[in-house]
Formats: sequence, structure tokens, C-alpha cells
Amino acid sequence: MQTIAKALTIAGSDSGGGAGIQADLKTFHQLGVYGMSAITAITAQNTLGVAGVYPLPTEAVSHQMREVLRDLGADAAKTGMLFDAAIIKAVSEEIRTFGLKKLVVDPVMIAKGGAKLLLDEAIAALKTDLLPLAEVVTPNLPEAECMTGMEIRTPEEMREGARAIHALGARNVLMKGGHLEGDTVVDILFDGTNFYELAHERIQTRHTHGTGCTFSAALTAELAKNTPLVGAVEKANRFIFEAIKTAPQIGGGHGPTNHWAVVE
Ligand SMILES: Nc1ncnc2c1ncn2[C@@H]1O[C@H](COP(=O)(O)OP(=O)(O)OP(=O)(O)O)[C@@H](O)[C@H]1O
Ligand SMILES: Cc1ncc(COP(=O)(O)O)c(N)n1
Repeated sequence: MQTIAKALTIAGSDSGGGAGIQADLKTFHQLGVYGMSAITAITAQNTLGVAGVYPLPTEAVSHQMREVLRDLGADAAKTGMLFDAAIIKAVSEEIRTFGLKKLVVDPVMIAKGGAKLLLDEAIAALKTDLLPLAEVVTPNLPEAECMTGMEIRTPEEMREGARAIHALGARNVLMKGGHLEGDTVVDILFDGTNFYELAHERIQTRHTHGTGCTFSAALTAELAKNTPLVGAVEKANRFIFEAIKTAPQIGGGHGPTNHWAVVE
């Protein structure tokens, strides 16, 4: 029996099912990867927004990670919503202790509806404690601006922002272009030397809840299966495009993507 690839998501719970650990586990499963989770916070949310945020005690997060990693282990892991500096520091310590190398850091800061999912005081910890552990960090444009203090609104500024974030210690930087103006969406991967640009048409829809989570979960799943980074990014890009294009159109606000999307 071929050994199943395993991935761990360290992220918040989205009661609406479209983002957070729910999106991650559905995406891992759809891509043939066994998914495990360490929940950092509980959110009461739906497609209209986040109505409540309930962070877990730091030890509860560390304890979940230790129990999973000491028994099952993980071929790859991702971080999503981490909420505060104490959780970031605790998560970083467990990642170092268990030597997790294939780590995708999705620097979740603000939900689409505007709710704060990362306290301002935690930005410094994200940059100093977590980024240096990342195989790849996947900021959207506002998150990249927050981490660099730069204005990042064009592909050229995305490339400059990627250089600045790479200098913070992440081995690779994947700048997500969903917030770009215009009819083309460009994601840009920087590996410290080369830029890889993945452009596709913008799908005109409001149903883009959890696109960043789903994208980074697909990337994590591919890394767990030993797909090389550029190929993993290309697959994740195809997956999220298909997931948005075939979104189930549910909820009165920003609906979720289709986690049953099928891509080669
Ligand atoms: N309308 C769209 N049409 C096509 N691709 C899109 C669209 N919106 C986002 N994407 C793609 O989805 C992925 C996520 O990008 P985005 O910038 O939306 O991340 P995000 O803001 O972190 O998402 P979220 O906040 O919803 O989790 C990227 O690969 C991007 O190219
Ligand atoms: C628990 C959790 N994690 C991440 C997001 C970001 O998703 P979005 O930016 O689409 O609101 C979210 N809304 N909830």
C-alpha cells in the first residue's frame, strides 16, 4: 500500500465552512492528502462576515500540534489564522521542535468582510518568529503591504514586495494577485533568484470567500506529495481557478469556492 501523504493545518475554524481549517481539510482530501488540524481560534462566521472571534489558550494549540506530530507526523504543514503573538511564538516553537520543513505560511490578517484575524501586535512576531521557518509564504496584496510598509498595487510592485519579504527570511514568496485591479489576476512566485508569473482571467463573482486559504491548502497538499515547488504552485493555481469558477453560489454574501474542484 502506497504511504498516504499527510498534511497539518494550523489555523482558525470558520463555522461557515468556506475558509479556515474547514477549507483546508476539504482541499487536502480532494487532492488525496490525509488532513489533520490544530485549531488556533474559533470564529462564528458565515458568508456575510465574522460575528465573533474566540482564540484558544496557547497551550491548547501547542498540545494539538504535539499530539498529531508525535504520532502521525506531517509531510507538510500550513499556518492560517494565528490571531496573536503568543500563539505565533508557540506554533513556531513546535515547528522547530519537530523540524517541519515543508511549511506554507498563509499570513491571514483581515477577513474579506473586514474582521481582524491577526492582532496588530502580532505582526512583528509573524515576521521574526514564523517567516524564517517558511518554505513559502503566500501573502495577498494588503498582507504584503502590511509586512513591508510598501504600496503594492501592480505586478512590478508585487515583485519588489516579494524581494522585501524574501529578505525577512521566507525561502520562497508567492504573492497572490486577487486584489489587483483589472481583468487579469497575476500570482508571482519568487524563489530568491527567479520570478515565475501565473496569470489568468479574473472570474467576475462575489463568491471568493476563503480563496487564499483554499489556494494555500492546495499548495500544502502538493508539497506533502513531494511535488516540486513550481509544479505545486501551478497545480494550486489551477485548483483555485476551477474552485472559484464552479463555486456553489451559496450564502447571501461572499460565498465559498468549490472544494470538489477537479484539476489534472
Ligand atoms: N476573481 C478571481 N478570479 C480568478 N482568480 C482569483 C480571483 N480572486 C482570487 N483569485 C485567485 O485566488 C487566489 C487567492 O488570491 P486572493 O488575493 O484572493 O487571496 P486572499 O485575499 O488571501 O483570499 P481570501 O482573503 O479570500 O482568503 C490567487 O491565486 C488568485 O489569483
Ligand atoms: C478562520 C478563518 N480563516 C481565514 C479566513 C480568511 O478568509 P477570507 O479572507 O475569505 O475571509 C476567514 N475568514 N476565517
